[in-house]
Amino acid sequence: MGGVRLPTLRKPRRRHNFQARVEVSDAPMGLWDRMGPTGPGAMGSRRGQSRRFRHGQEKKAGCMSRLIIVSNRLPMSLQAQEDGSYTLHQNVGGLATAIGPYHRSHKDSLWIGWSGIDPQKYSEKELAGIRQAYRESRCIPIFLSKEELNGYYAGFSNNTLWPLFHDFSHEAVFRQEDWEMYRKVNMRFAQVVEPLIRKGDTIWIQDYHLMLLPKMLRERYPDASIGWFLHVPFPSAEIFRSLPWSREILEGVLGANLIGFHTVDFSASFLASLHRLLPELPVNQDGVVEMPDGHRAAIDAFPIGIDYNLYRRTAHSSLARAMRRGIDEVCGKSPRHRYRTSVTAEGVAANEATASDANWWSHYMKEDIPESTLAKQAASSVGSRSNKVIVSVDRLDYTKGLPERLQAFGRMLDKYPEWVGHVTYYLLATPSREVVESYQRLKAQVDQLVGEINGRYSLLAWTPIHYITRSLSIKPVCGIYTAGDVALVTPLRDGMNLVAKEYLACHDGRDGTLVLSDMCGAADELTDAFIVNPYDIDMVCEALHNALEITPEESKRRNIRMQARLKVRTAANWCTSFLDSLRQVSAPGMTDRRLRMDHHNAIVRQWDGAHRRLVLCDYDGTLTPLVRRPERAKPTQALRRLLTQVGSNPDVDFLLVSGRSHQIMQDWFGDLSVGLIAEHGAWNRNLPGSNSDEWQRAQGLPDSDTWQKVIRPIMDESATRVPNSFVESKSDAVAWHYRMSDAQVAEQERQDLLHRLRGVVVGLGLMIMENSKVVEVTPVATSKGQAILPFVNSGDYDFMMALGDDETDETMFAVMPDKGWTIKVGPGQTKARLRVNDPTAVTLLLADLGAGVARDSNEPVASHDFRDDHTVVDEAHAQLTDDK
Ligand SMILES: O=P(O)(O)OC[C@H]1O[C@H](O[C@H]2O[C@H](CO)[C@@H](O)[C@H](O)[C@H]2O)[C@H](O)[C@@H](O)[C@@H]1O
Repeated sequence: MGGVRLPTLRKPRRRHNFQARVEVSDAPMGLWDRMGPTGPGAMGSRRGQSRRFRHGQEKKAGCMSRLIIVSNRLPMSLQAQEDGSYTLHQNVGGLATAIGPYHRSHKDSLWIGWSGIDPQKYSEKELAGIRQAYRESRCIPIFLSKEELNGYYAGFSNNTLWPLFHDFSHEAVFRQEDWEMYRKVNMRFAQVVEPLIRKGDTIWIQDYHLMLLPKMLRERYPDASIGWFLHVPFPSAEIFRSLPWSREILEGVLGANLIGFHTVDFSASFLASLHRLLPELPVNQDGVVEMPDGHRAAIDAFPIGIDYNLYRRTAHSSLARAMRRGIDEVCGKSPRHRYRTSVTAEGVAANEATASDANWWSHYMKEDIPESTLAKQAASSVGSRSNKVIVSVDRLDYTKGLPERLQAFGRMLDKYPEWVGHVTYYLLATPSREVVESYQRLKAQVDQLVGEINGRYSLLAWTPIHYITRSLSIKPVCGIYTAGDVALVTPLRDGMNLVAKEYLACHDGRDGTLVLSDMCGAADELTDAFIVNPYDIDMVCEALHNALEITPEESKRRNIRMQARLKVRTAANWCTSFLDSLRQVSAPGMTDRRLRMDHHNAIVRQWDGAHRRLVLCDYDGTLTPLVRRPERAKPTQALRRLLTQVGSNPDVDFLLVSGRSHQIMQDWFGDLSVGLIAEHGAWNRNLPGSNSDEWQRAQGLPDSDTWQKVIRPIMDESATRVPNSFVESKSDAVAWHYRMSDAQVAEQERQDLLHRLRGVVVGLGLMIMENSKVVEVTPVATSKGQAILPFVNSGDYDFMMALGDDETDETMFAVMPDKGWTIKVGPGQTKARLRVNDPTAVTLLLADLGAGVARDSNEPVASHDFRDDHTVVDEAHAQLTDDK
């Protein structure tokens, strides 16, 4: 990824001097203007200010909640250039890639983390310059000494927690000094974060390096909204409790309001550890821990995704394509042409050189090494078998299962010699933690295995394994992915494993076959891969052989649904889901019946297995956030695409069930393949079983002109009395809206209006409905529940789901059968089984279901990026604080 050049950040002739930059780069920082100095001593100087913020001086600023991200590493590193200047480069690690785009696009977010810089090498003045440089990207660097890094990072994080959490207890080192340093450095982080916190901020702490930080912040900010996410597995209670400081670690994490893992299994392991180690803590039926200080800690799974479009785009870059062509040629997949190919650290340069004899490959093998048995076997099948490429991309880490994988590959060549000469394995293994002895041992073992296999099976013009131990940038990596007929992703333990997802994203033609370990989070989602136990060498060997033999049709069939889901479950949507849930669990009453990942998975599973599906979905407040002016709640293009995708499948009946007028429903949704129920059931169009395209008015309704003559003047009176309130007329309803009015004035008038209306509605066959900042009069016979009843009772569906946010939607929940899913959006009493925070969660759920039916439609699924919609949600939150 390219660096962000800082024009003001020039390296002076003298050592490092950032003075000039500080002077000219004092750009306005918006919400973060008050960001202060960090590092030792910073807290003392900022503490007074932090207190002032807490005691009411916080900026109202639309009250948009600010986000403070805290992670071990910052998403950007400072790099010296040859010309003496410095640039800030985005890091390419999973975390920077996942949250970086969110951070960059949300000006109200701030990122705090270790800079990677040794403070001893710089003067105070220089460090101030570095801070300023980071400040431009809303980052606050923390400087750690060698001693701190040794104990906290290399020691406790990487030598204790890392192996333990990956079920490698035998590699784990338990040292009191490391633990103490870990605690001390977590405290250092707390001291940097604390002074920046203002009321209403959200703090999102990342990963196993900072497990004590949530509690440290909670002690000082009892009302803060704190989230913590673990990017690696959480081990079983049996393994976890072997850690001498396991209770302190659990208590540290429990300072958060939301504790997130990649999978439901990891959250279950965490809960099991809680029961075992802290049995005194009550966990309620919603899986929420009631903490003695009064805050609640919810536990849930949020499977991380990738930036799907980035990988898809990069796979088509010229560099990636050249890499692929080069690999194809080297592996004999392009027999008519020969490319001169060289792989460099930067990538690959491939030039079409000489057109070669199509039989070049077979001649070479037949004639030059006739006495080799292997060569004979290989040569005999040349021409009848097309050549294949296997790829894998990993950090050289003992959790990745490289030796086991190599053994499986070697066994396959042994057992199925027809592959000799016909399959080439591109093994990219980037060295990591090279100073740690276990990593050195692993490197030696992998080197040896590669050497043994290459030595044993190589032919003159064929080498079984191309072993690359350099760090390649994203373009050549995508070239390798696209060249791979099969990706071999077999970690012994992994939190998620993004390589599996990146590989599939690069194969948008739906070819490419994945052999995937069932010991990583990705296996929960990528269920159409060849799933293997990575310790079972025979199983991996067979899966690899089968994956190489797969027909294009079978490969495509397996990939369609996985690809579709990857497009929906992106890194951006992962961020939004986590933050949305954090907002939900931090609000009073919102944890009750919260829709967790296990519910989500059950809904998806039932949807995938169903033959006919019915979705009954309210509009305002459910699919789109409530806004001040009704006409501004128009659906976005992304939402219209989503409704089209879900609704156009022949096995899905999607009904929009709204209180909106049928004219508006026609304008906004008339061209989509969804059924429409308007004005709380008084009107409908395009319902299942109907053979007319016309709007239908419900039977037996009183004459609207007659009763509106009575009701409208009563409501108009209220609109006249209350500034900024207004009356909305529909064909069979009239509504008085007061969202934009002064709350007290509106409330008095509301009481008065209700009183006046009660006197007349009964005689006219009408009723009063109270809704979100609206009083509405409709015919008695109409309700959403009545309108959906024929479909709910039809017996036609083996999947039913109703979603809504207000009182009128409760009538739908009331008639839904027990086996149906009912989901309430937002706070308040409800008959629904489950609750989500806001429309974001609904759109994400529907997008996931839409991806599930992609298989049936056989059409590529449109990529869903709801970020625009989420911005609207943020704005709506800002507008509607305490306003619902
Ligand atoms: O059944 P729904 O689809 O939820 O529609 C219910 C009412 O929605 C509209 O009013 C509500 O949304 C407005 C826009 O966000 C907001 O300004 C208003 O305060 C809400 O009550 C619509 O104007 C009504 O006619 C619908 O009955």
